[in-house]
Amino acid sequence: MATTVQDIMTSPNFEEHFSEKANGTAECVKYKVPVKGLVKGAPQPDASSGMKPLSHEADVPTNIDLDDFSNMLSLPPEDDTGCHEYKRKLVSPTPERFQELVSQMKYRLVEGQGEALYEIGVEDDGEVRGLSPEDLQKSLTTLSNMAKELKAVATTITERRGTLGTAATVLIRQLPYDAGHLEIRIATVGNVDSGKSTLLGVLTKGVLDNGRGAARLNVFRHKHEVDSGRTSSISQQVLGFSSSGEIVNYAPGNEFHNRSMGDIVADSSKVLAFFDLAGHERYLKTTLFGLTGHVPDYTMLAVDSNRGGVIGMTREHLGIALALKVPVFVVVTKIDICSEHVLEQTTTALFKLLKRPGVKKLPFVIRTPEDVMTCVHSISSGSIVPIFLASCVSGASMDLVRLFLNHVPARKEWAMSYQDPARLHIDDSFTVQGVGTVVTGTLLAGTLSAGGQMLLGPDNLGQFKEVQVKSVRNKRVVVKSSHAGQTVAVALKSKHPRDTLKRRDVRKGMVLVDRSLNPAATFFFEAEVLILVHPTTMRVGYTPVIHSVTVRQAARIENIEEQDVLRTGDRAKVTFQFLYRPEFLTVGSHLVFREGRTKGIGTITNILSELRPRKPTRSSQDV
Ligand SMILES: Nc1nc2c(ncn2[C@@H]2O[C@H](COP(=O)(O)OP(=O)(O)OP(=O)(O)O)[C@@H](O)[C@H]2O)c(=O)[nH]1
Repeated sequence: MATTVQDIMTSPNFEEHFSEKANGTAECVKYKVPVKGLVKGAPQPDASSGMKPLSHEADVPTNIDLDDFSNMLSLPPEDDTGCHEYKRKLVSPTPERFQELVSQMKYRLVEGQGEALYEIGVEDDGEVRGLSPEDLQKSLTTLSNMAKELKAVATTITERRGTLGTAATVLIRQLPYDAGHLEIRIATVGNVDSGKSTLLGVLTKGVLDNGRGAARLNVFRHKHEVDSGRTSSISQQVLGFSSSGEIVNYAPGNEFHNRSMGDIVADSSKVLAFFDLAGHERYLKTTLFGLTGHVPDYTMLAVDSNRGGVIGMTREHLGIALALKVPVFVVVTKIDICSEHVLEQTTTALFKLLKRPGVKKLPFVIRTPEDVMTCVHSISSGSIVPIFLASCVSGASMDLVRLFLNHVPARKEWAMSYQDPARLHIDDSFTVQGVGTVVTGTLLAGTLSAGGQMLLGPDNLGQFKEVQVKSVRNKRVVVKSSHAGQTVAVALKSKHPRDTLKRRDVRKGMVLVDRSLNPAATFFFEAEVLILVHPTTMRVGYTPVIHSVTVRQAARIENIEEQDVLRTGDRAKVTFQFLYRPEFLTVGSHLVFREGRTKGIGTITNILSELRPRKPTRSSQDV
């Protein structure tokens, strides 16, 4: 059953706050658990004497300036593109009008890759007017009938009060199998011990944490990670939602906690794929690779509320996500053990960082389901950063995080590239017994089908090889085809029977592309770069490691246009030469380089298609 605003707001457990003396010293804010769907192992809040309920508003430290967000409470005007549609009312349309409405819904579903949000009772300019109960009911019935025509389901998710009555937000989602599923990839970043793995454990297993690392055990991949409690590799977790918006991983009162990834995906209309990236500086290269190579749709930044500031790798991770133009949302964790004063310091530092001139984001603290829906409408623009004040132990705000994940929209550009030639960027390769060579990666354009003939490369000489796609799997489920925006595992064989394809023929950074793309590799490319930090000056000859999608290789600066040196804050058009082998690049791709304290970002502007390295022109060094 779908959750409405009233359900949540009238829940006896919803965000009641209690204050108590912690360890006889600091004043603590303790949150009761909104326990929906969080059953097994959920510690019950301690309602010992001396606790007194606070209002829901106390969720946010009182000194946080919310003026900036007041205008966010009305909806932004309707956009002709995208998957959000506003309708004043849908009462008894004529058959012709009904067919028009169905066509329009089809368009919105295509834009949203199988899902759309309808705002009923809302004007095109975003004004929430609302409807009488009868008109709202009739409009919802019409909407439901429209959805049925398209083999989709309409579910009311929130209601808001307008000037003339009640307005409703309705999710239209296609059923699994007909349209495959919508996949949204989320990179999970944050400083070491900020609670990333725990957050994923709680979200995907439906079991609360005990504050001593119980929930993260579900997401660790290697034994040494379990032993040290520290993530070192990129592990993937999925959270599936059904067409009516229910979580597929688990259900309240049911023991679904150990459902396999394949089962979850097969039953889902929408799949959130999380990449848990390491927080420790030692693993920054892996984290960088996760952020560039896995092409996330969103970044979830975990910030430990107890640190009283934004510390360690948090800035670094946020900076990279913003440089790659990936929208960010923040989960401030561990508020169950955080004093009000420290929480205030942490959020203030976070706000300051997000509002800095170079960042210019609008932080928006999420306190209600309506706030979630407001953010869902605006998040794709990248200008707003939703912030959840949460706890994996008490469960505070976890329902709001789930609601947000359920409705967070797909990136528009994926749907727009379905018809383009297929292009898969390879991030890993395996030898699977009985299957042969399997590559994994993200499809950045087109549709990839089993049986298709493709080109794989470039090899060290910049050549591409003809291969055949034996099978395609998406999250361990065999599929006939997969489309842009999805992560897939593809079994390959060489097109020529005498030439076997070995795993050693494949490396990270290669691509699998449609033959019509006529791909070419290059040693040289031009990029517009911005130097974020460099301790001294950078000249021709400087050789950082370039990360662009799955390519990761040292490249030497060959030329800096109209400048001799680059310093912190400089922008310039730079020509790079890869050091070891030519790579396949695309114009418009983002790149990141980081070397010691040096950090730079950029966009590839020109591919010079040179297959031979040039001799270094000058042996100048970075001074
Ligand atoms: N009290 C409390 N403890 C939490 C919460 N979230 C996480 N923890 C604890 O914080 C510790 C660190 O959590 P992790 O999930 O391992 O942190 P991480 O960010 O994934 O760490 P790395 O993988 O090393 O980057 C564990 O002991 C968790 O039990 C929370 O909301 N409240």
